[in-house]
Amino acid sequence: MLKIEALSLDVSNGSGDVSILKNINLELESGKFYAITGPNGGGKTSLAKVIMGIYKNTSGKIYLDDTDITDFDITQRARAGISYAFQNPPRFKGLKVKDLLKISAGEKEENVGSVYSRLRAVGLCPQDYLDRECDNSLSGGEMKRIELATVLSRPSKVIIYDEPEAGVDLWSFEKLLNLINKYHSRGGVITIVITHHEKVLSLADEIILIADGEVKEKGSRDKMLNILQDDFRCRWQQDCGGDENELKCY
Ligand SMILES: Nc1ncnc2c1ncn2[C@@H]1O[C@H](COP(=O)(O)OP(=O)(O)OP(=O)(O)O)[C@@H](O)[C@H]1O
Repeated sequence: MLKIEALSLDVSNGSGDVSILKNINLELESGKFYAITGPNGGGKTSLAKVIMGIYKNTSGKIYLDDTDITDFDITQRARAGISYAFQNPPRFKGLKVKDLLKISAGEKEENVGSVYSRLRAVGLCPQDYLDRECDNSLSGGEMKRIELATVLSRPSKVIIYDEPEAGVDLWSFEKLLNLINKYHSRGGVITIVITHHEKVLSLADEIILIADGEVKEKGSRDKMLNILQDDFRCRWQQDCGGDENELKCY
């Protein structure tokens, strides 16, 4: 279980502190598939980065299977079994794709067979990519796929995928989503997908709506899909000057 207790995140923006996450409380169970959704700027990626240890929370606690990991750094959290696939994967100039895959799988020796199969699984031809550098010469969608291959190559207790749909063509996204789901179906992992995509929402056991740095609603997929429809329709109407009193709006 991943337990998040009274978590908050404040950041300094030059003219003072801004509250990005406010009193987040979540209990995420092993074996369940969670989708986190909500409007742009709501705090989804910030929450993922706090869980991964990229941002240090201002207050609150994080527990993984009863171990308090609040003070763990990124490396310790990765060793504890938390993986994060970035919304915009970082580039590593000078590092070849095959070396990134080898390092992420913790392989000491080069295992060409496993590198080949991991690249094929994300729809990339190994011979075209093995010796490419993980720099800006790779397109956004190519880098997302390579990152997915690295994340799926190691055992994890928690995997956070941050907008896996971003920059990936529709047909390929369907395949990548199948891959994410297949990995999840092996059991024992908490899958968290930050998404704006209906197809991902339809796969989730539970959906969490985050807006304005707060968990506004959470619950089963069916309950949440109705709430989300109202929420986004309401936002749209507000933006366009419609009557926001008609629908529930966060
Ligand atoms: N380091 C930072 N300094 C200042 N503001 C930040 C920082 N990181 C995030 N924010 C702000 O916090 C808010 C939440 O950002 P976050 O990226 O978590 O949103 P999100 O829900 O993931 O949005 P999106 O759906 O657009 O990806 C935004 O208003 C963002 O500008």
